[in-house]
Amino acid sequence: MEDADDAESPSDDAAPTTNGHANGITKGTSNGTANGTSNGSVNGTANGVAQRNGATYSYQQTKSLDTVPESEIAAFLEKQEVRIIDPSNSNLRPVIQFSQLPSSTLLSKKPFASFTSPTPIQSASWPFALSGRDVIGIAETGSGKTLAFSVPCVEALASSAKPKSSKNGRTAHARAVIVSPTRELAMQTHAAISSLAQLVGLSAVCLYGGASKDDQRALLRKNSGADIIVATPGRLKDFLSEGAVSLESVMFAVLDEADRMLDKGFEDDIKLILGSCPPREKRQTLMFTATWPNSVRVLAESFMVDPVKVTIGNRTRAGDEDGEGNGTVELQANSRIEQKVEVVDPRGKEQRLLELLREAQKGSAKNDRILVFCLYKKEAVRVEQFLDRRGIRVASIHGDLPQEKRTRALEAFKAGTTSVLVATDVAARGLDIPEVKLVINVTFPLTIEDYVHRIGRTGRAGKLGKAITLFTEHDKSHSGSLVNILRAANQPVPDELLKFGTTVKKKGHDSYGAFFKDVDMSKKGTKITFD
Ligand SMILES: Nc1ncnc2c1ncn2[C@@H]1O[C@H](COP(=O)(O)OP(=O)(O)OP(=O)(O)O)[C@@H](O)[C@H]1O
Repeated sequence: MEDADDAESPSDDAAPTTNGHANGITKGTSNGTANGTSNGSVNGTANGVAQRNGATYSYQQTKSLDTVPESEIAAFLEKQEVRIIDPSNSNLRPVIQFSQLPSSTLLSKKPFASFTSPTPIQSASWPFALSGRDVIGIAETGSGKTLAFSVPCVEALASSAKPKSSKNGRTAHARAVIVSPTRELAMQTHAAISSLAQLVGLSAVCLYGGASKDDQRALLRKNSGADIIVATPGRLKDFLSEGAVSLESVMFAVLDEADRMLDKGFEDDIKLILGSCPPREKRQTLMFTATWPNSVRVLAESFMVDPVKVTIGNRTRAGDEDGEGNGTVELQANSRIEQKVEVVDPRGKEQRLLELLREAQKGSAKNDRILVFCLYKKEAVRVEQFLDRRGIRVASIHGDLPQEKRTRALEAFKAGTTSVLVATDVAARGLDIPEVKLVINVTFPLTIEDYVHRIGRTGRAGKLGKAITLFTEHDKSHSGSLVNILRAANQPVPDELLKFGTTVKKKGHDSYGAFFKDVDMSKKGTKITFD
């Protein structure tokens, strides 16, 4: 069996005990002080002023937010299905409108001019993150999580005194680090945070595998070094070990796609990277994702201090309705995506794919963007060639391609030069490609979480989307978890799928990341076997 292909190679490149809740805000039992301060070793005083690693956070809930009637806040939390578990009982209100944010150097530059209001994850997590609190943010794909962590990150750096030089000889001392599982996602996040950072005169550098180290080293040495580093773990580790980067001054650390970063494939890298930052009491740590399997919860919290958990969507497990449960977050697909599952003969998959593409790109829809997911690199090559020979304008992105080709394929897809992109799971998480109308799964991914992320490449930022999954007998071990996802999103469950069974296998930390695969061209992949 061939290797699956999902993220960058590492070498390449407690839930709080809750005691009740009001209006979606569940209070914890820890001894926190009011108004955005946390307990533990973070120095907190009233009104969201906290000190961590020399940074002063001074989030003040604005008068305009103070005066919003409680009923309006409650209605917002209920409608948007916001749940906040805060061990410090801070009672910070969600920021429903941009105008309710405090004025600051960054926010006065109106970085959100093109948006009408914050998304629910931004509304609910900003007050805590801007107060210096550690935050776990869980919200559906395409719901604006990048800005949810980028704004507090840039704000934290902008409001703290910049060291005279963030460069010390040949070492760039970053003050914020954002870790991403794939190169393309790191680049995308870098572009997003750079535009915010520039507004306040900060710099951001992207470090990822498969590209020239010399060029990246030069960027680190340019100007005053890098305030913010966005990186894939392998390349960041390389720069750390050669002394080109130091994370000793980091005050803000983010794990984007946090469950992926904490699974077996990346766990050691993350321990090393966060271990190179100041201790957790002295830095602020944020973790964001759309999927939060139980298997990573305890590990995540070992890197954080009293994290506030903000969850969007009705993800309460039966028996956990009162917030007294164990912090379980149910897996949920974006509800604006129409999901269709076709049970097919494995031998007929490619032909069916072709029919689906021709159907979807009929008439005025001929240039509609369609993302086709395969599991294996060789499968992606084969499917691309199959479609190309049949006259489909297609490109591909997978771990066997040199980075420039990956980048070019993605750019061509974004620009509309090619309307079909065949991808492995390197493109499953985080990528924000405008107007992807349809996602087709030719081979089911290794985990149900990956399914949620794959289909989440469509239906972003409030838009509708569609996903079609070709399901075969080889995928039957996923039938139970897929049935649950479909039912939770009110999607039809075909009888042929039900025939494969509805049992869901319990996932441990080991099995979640067990299929992590190396996509570094210079390294040999490890064989995996499936049942
Ligand atoms: N307040 C907002 N109003 C409207 N659109 C927004 C807002 N904030 C962000 N967006 C847009 O929503 C899109 C999706 O955002 P983003 O990529 O951050 O999603 P995400 O939640 O990180 O998704 P994923 O789970 O797939 O990584 C982006 O194009 C972004 O510009």
